[in-house]
Amino acid sequence: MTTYFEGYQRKLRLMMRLTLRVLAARLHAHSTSSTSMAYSAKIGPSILSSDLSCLGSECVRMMECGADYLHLDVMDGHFVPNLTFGHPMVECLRKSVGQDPFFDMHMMVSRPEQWVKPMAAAGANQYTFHLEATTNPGNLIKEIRESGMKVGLAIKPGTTVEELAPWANQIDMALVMTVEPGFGGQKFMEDMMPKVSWLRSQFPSLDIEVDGGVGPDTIHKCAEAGANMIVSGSAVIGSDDPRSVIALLHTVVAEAIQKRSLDR
Ligand SMILES: O=C(CO)[C@H](O)[C@H](O)COP(=O)(O)O
Ligand SMILES: [Fe+2]
Repeated sequence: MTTYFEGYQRKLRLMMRLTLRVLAARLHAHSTSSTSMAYSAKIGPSILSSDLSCLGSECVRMMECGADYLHLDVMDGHFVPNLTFGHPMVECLRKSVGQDPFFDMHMMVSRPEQWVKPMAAAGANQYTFHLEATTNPGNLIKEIRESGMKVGLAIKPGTTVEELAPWANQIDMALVMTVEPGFGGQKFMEDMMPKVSWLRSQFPSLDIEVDGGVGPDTIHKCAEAGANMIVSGSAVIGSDDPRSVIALLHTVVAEAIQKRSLDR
């Protein structure tokens, strides 16, 4: 016959086992969710705003000032109404700055398929094409990967984030443009931030980049929304103290990432 005391002990043991199980499940969920939040703050100056006659030394200067990567804007005068440079310049730049700096190619071109192999051969690390510029994003993603580069997918302000979503699990980085592509020094479009927030909520470990009008005055909005890769052209290059600007952008984004991980 079970005494009242034995019954009480059994119930207590059962409750303790249940509590331990719940705690273990929570710990597991926390550890897996922390690892899925693997992205970090990275600042990539856009060298479009620099003195293009000294591109090599400008790139070296940016890396010495704390840049995490370099954002190189390729424009073909067709997809956007401006013209910059192509793979021959990237090849020279790679020779000049060495293997270390990560080249994020922002391909504002009408036929992104055409430049995948030449850019890979020139030393590009990431190939970011515009969703609006291709009819077959899946094939292009495959070609970029086969060429040994990381894949970035960009959307112009008029393109919805739902159009990008089907590809998000196949890419390394999503670029939400915060100006109409084509020119540096334009005004930041704050109304693009819901796109960033939505992407962050749906794809917690994806690298999300913002590009256009980002600097000390606008970085808080980008960081709060969930962007972690920050392109900044005129605000960094045009500053007397680019090191401090890069450090500030980095700190704001890193703090937002940390806050988000604690809130989860
Ligand atoms: O892609 C771009 C323009 O199409 C540039 O990367 C961008 O404009 C950066 O310059 P800024 O920070 O001065 O706006
Ligand atoms: Fe860009």
